[in-house]
Amino acid sequence: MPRLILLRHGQSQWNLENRFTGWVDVDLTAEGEAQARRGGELIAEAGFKPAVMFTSVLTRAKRTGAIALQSAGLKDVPTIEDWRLNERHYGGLTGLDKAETAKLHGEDQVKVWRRSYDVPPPPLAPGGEWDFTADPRYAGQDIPDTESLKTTLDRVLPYWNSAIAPRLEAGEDVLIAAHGNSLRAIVKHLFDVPDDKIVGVEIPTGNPLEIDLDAELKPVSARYLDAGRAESLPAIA
Ligand SMILES: O=C(O)[C@@H](CO)OP(=O)(O)O
Repeated sequence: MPRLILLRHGQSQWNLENRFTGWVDVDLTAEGEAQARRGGELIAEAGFKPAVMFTSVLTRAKRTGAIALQSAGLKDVPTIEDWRLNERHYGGLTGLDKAETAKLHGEDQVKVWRRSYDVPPPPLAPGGEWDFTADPRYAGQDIPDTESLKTTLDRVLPYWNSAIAPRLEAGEDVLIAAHGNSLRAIVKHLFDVPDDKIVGVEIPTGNPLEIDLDAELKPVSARYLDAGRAESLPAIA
């Protein structure tokens, strides 16, 4: 039975500063590094030995995965990076303070932008500080200027199907070190979460989420390895 572990990056500098981050390449805080190390210890305690780690092209996810593997005694596990595991693109909200944005637009509107399934934030204006079109990591790619969770899933799912699922179907265990919303997209797909219920799914930083899968890659059981920092999980059908 293949095992999958989803690991959201540890606390980032902008998690701490409460700013909309998306594709901005901020690093981990010292607390985030400690969360990643603790995540690795829990992975080792669970006896989890992934054949491969998938991660995004963003530093906070790559470093979290590397720190966790190192502290699990698994530093030789091969790593595959792809931008399709990036955090959802926060469009015109990128870089803004979340609390100030809520004062300006109202808590309800900000919750819709942050957690609804298919309402994207306003698009990012071209040419500004957070325009990623010239970033060599995205050369030749048709990159978005904003994303809802739905459009995030639209780019995560083909990557899941072509790169990740085949490894699990071959019976390998897999670690994915990524982001709150790229992982929510994978959880929505795996647990078949209805569009109006995904708003309630939160993934804590640095807390490995173990999902045991059957041969059809349907979840059989799931648990956060750090039970003290767990959030509720969707029901298993
Ligand atoms: O700012 C972001 O990119 C994300 C993740 O930290 O925030 P949110 O909690 O709004 O999805």
